[in-house]
Amino acid sequence: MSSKAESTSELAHALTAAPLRPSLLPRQLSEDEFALFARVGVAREVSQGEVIFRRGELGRSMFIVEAGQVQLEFGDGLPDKIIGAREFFGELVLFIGSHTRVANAVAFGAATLRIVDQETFEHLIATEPRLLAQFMRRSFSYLVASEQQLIQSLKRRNEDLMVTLDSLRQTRTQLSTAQRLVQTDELSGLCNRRGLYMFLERLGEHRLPGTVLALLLVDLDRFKQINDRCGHLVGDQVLRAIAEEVQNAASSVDVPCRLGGDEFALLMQVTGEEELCARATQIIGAVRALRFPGCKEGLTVTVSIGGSLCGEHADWAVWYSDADAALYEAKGRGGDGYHVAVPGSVRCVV
Ligand SMILES: Nc1nc2c(ncn2[C@@H]2O[C@H](COP(=O)(O)OP(=O)(O)OP(=O)(O)O)[C@@H](O)[C@H]2O)c(=O)[nH]1
Repeated sequence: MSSKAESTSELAHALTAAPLRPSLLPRQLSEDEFALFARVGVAREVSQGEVIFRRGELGRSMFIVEAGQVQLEFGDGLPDKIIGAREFFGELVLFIGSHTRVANAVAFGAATLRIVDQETFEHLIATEPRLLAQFMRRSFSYLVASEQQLIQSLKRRNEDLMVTLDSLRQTRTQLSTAQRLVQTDELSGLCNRRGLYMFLERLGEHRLPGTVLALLLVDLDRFKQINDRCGHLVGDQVLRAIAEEVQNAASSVDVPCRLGGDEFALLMQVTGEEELCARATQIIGAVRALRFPGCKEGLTVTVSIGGSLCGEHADWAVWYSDADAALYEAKGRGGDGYHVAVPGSVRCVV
């Protein structure tokens, strides 16, 4: 057997031999190993903050810390490591040849290093196989342990991220629930005044081509009497039933809302005055047909409706004022009917 082959088989044997003495720190060299590397390694003095190598650089040598400390900075949120006296770093390059550094190595105070390059290391394998095997086993155990630690810490980070993501999702759901609640009338489930105003702010996004905006204001007739005669609970039922009929008259792009008390509004996109009147007629007919068994004396309800076609260049205040004026007309005629205002004038349609 050649001397190289002998040393290789000796190395292989030593690699499978008895475990390392547990008293040594994972990266700490035994006295024999340290003496060996100190003898063959090239000395280098570094001062505080001096960069020994950078992440991404191609590595060529392993380093042994003779005195002082070196900080390894892995970045990406991974914890830094401090390498102290009689410990080593940058060894992977000697085991796998061409290897890019995965950390920055920076002197943590003044330090003395010994540098062992590939050629020297191969020479040591041939001449000191037993010590080298011991060193390599130490390194491999350390690398495997680090790898497992890294996997654990990534798992933990992943779990933390999932928890954070979950709570963000929950917050988003809570926020949208809260937002929906603030915009919704509790009694009727329709949009409230705030919801309508928020819709008006984004009106442009919802406009259908070939339509005009129109507004119906729907107001219960003599609602105070209904409350007085049948009680507030029946009064609430009446409000819910009216809300349902206003909702039924709305298309998917329209906004039915309860503005407050017994006043409802339906902001619509219609083809013109004819459709506006048809919707008003639908609500009036449906409300007339409502029955409320909760009121023993029997109860029929009616509504008055004021409608307006909304001028594109006017705003909510003008649209509302036109529809309100029409509603006033409808009430003045005794209720249970509707009037429509076209921009600039109010006229009776029924
Ligand atoms: N049951 C019930 N009553 C309400 C609610 N909000 C407001 N009201 C009552 O609605 C009534 C509205 O009275 P008015 O504004 O005088 O209107 P009206 O009696 O319908 O008179 P006209 O509109 O002129 O026909 C008041 O008596 C309020 O107390 C509610 O949420 N539930």
